[in-house]
Amino acid sequence: MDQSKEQRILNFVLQNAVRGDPQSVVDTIDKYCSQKEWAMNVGDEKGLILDKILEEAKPSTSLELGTYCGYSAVRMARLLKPSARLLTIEFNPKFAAIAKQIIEFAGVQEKVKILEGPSEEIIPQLKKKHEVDTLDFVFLDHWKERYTPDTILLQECGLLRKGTVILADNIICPGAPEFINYIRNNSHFVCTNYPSHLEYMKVKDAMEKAVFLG
Ligand SMILES: Cn1ncc2cc([C@H](O)c3cccc(CNC(=O)c4cc(-c5ccc(F)cc5)cc(O)c4O)c3)ccc21
Ligand SMILES: [Mg+2]
Repeated sequence: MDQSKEQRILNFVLQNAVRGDPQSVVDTIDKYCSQKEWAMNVGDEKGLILDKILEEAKPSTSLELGTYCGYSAVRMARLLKPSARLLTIEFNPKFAAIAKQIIEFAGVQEKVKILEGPSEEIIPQLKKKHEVDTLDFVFLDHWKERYTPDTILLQECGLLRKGTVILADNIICPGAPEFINYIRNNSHFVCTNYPSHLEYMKVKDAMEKAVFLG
């Protein structure tokens, strides 16, 4: 059976990156996806914006929705303090299996926990089953139409606290218009837009930061 794109990305990492070096894993995936096959990683340009916002937030507990191959999980975990944790939710078992191997190869598996299943099922389990109190940082990068319902669900589950930073990918391409309309008109959030480009392309994209006011 011929390989999937995600398996080809994994193989390229295993053959070209340095085991235990998360920066080399990030750079190797960017090299493959810019030169060989496009893939929906946040990429190097938007990745630098993610890096800066994450470093400002200095989160102890972070959540990512949409693991995919684990690129942004490795990218974030490389900047987390030793005691900090990243939970990342992936519903596609094939993606989760690839991400697990990439996260382990990068050597950040102690900081990252992949939760397999759909966000709407996993989010209500975070407090009791995954011992989360509140979240310091949330990265939205799953189905764009789920950004709004899952932001509401996070709030309903008491997972947001005053100052929680939510960062959403793909505000322009593919776009998340209902999320933008919701979050910018919600007085409980302060929003900032970060213009950028679609990963590995010249196409315009942006990320949106929304800080919860409590
Ligand atoms: C419910 N739930 N819970 C967990 C969970 C996890 C997933 C998967 O990780 C998954 C699978 C497929 C698609 C996505 C969303 N991502 C995108 O659709 C995207 C597209 C493009 C783009 C841009 C231009 C194009 F021409 C084509 C694709 C660029 C980007 O950066 C993207 O993030 C996420 C899905 C639902 C989930
Ligand atoms: Mg994305």
